[in-house]
Amino acid sequence: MERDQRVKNDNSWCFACGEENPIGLKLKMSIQGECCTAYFTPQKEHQSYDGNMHGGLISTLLDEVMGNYVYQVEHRKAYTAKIEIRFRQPVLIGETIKAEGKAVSQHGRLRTMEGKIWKKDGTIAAEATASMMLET
Ligand SMILES: CCCCCCCC(=O)SCCNC(=O)CCNC(=O)[C@H](O)C(C)(C)COP(=O)(O)OP(=O)(O)OC[C@H]1O[C@@H](n2cnc3c(N)ncnc32)[C@H](O)[C@@H]1OP(=O)(O)O
Repeated sequence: MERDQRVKNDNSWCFACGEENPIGLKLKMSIQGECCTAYFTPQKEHQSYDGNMHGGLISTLLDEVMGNYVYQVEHRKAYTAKIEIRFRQPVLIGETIKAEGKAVSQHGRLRTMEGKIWKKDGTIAAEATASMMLET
């Protein structure tokens, strides 16, 4: 697939992890064991219903740690082709959560990934599976 060359290397404006995006989440990623990990503490501007983090942003965190795993480990861009998320518990505004993404299997250019959002007490707030396609 042809990608627009003008934006090809502009990851610093990624909404989730870009350092230069003024309205981005500025997630800091690290590879810990077999996972890509990021911590996030939602603020009031990240809420849905009063006091709860927005589910779309929880999805963004999960998408990012899964995609970033491929980027950091394989040094290649992977595009989310499909993602399924189960929201198990609300994430509260002000509560620090841990997001983890890892690879489960691969078939050609397609990677099957798993993501989890952990609360401090060790319970899972949300989990995801995704199919991610490596760029040609
Ligand atoms: C460091 C920063 C990390 C950032 C992480 C964030 C990740 C993101 O959010 S990416 C943004 C959101 N995603 C996108 O914009 C992707 C939009 N979609 C696309 O670009 C394309 O559809 C794309 C790349 C997924 C696949 O296109 P393309 O590379 O042309 O592959 P395509 O020819 O459609 O399919 C190739 C094969 O894979 C299969 N395939 C495609 N999608 C799927 C899927 N979801 N599940 C199973 N198989 C699939 C096809 O059936 C095909 O198989 P076959 O060759 O046997 O017919």
